Amino acid sequence: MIVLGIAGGTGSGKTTVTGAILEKVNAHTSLLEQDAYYRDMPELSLDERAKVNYDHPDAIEFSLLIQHIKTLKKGLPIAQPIYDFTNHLRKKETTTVKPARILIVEGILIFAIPELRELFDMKIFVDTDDDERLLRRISRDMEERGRSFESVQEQYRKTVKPMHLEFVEPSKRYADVIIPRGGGNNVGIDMVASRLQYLLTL
Ligand SMILES: Nc1ncnc2c1ncn2[C@@H]1O[C@H](COP(=O)(O)OP(=O)(O)O)[C@@H](O)[C@H]1O
Ligand SMILES: Nc1ccn([C@@H]2O[C@H](COP(=O)(O)O)[C@@H](O)[C@H]2O)c(=O)n1
Repeated sequence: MIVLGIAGGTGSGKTTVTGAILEKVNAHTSLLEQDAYYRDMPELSLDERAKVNYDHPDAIEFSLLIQHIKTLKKGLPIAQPIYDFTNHLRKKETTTVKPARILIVEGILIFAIPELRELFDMKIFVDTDDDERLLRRISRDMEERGRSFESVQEQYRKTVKPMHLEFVEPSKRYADVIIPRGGGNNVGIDMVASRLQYLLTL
């Protein structure tokens, strides 16, 4: 199994790049999203959950993500959690992810965790300007994650930006390939897809 890590700041285009690679690679591929592994905090009220720092590594159950990658590498399926961003909670249901020739793992902090980092055969960092990422995030969070403009603004200032500078941006140094701009970068996406096709022939 080839394990590909795709990191980058929030709104950088990780999901879009992942989709573009999946379309180009002619092989069965599985996907694990770091976003699915946010810790469940049902003991907190909705207001308290809305104030949690979701951009610090402690907010994510990385031990479970690491365990799931290792299980898939052994050829066994895993039950990936499903996260509800509107209520900041895990759902009761899970998604079964089966092993495949290629495993893509996507998330803002996946290169910031040494034990996780060493599981990747190829590391891609999607590098998009901060202003563009913020504009995308405002639209995405208001349209898809049930957020108000004021809440996105406050969260960005209090936690998203400082954690990006402390954890996400420095993790770029561990990437093998940096894809500027994200989804629209067809040359970068083609190069990654070609490399994957080549690795599949070995
Ligand atoms: N190249 C692009 N141009 C315009 N909008 C984009 C582009 N890439 C992504 N988006 C939009 O920006 C938002 C965030 O993109 P996404 O791929 O989900 O980023 P990430 O997974 O890094 O948070 C989505 O609504 C997506 O449709
Ligand atoms: N309850 C939550 C959990 C996470 N977030 C934000 O999600 C961002 C990461 O997701 P991307 O798809 O943008 O990579 C991260 O920056 C968290 O702030 C949230 O808002 N609420």
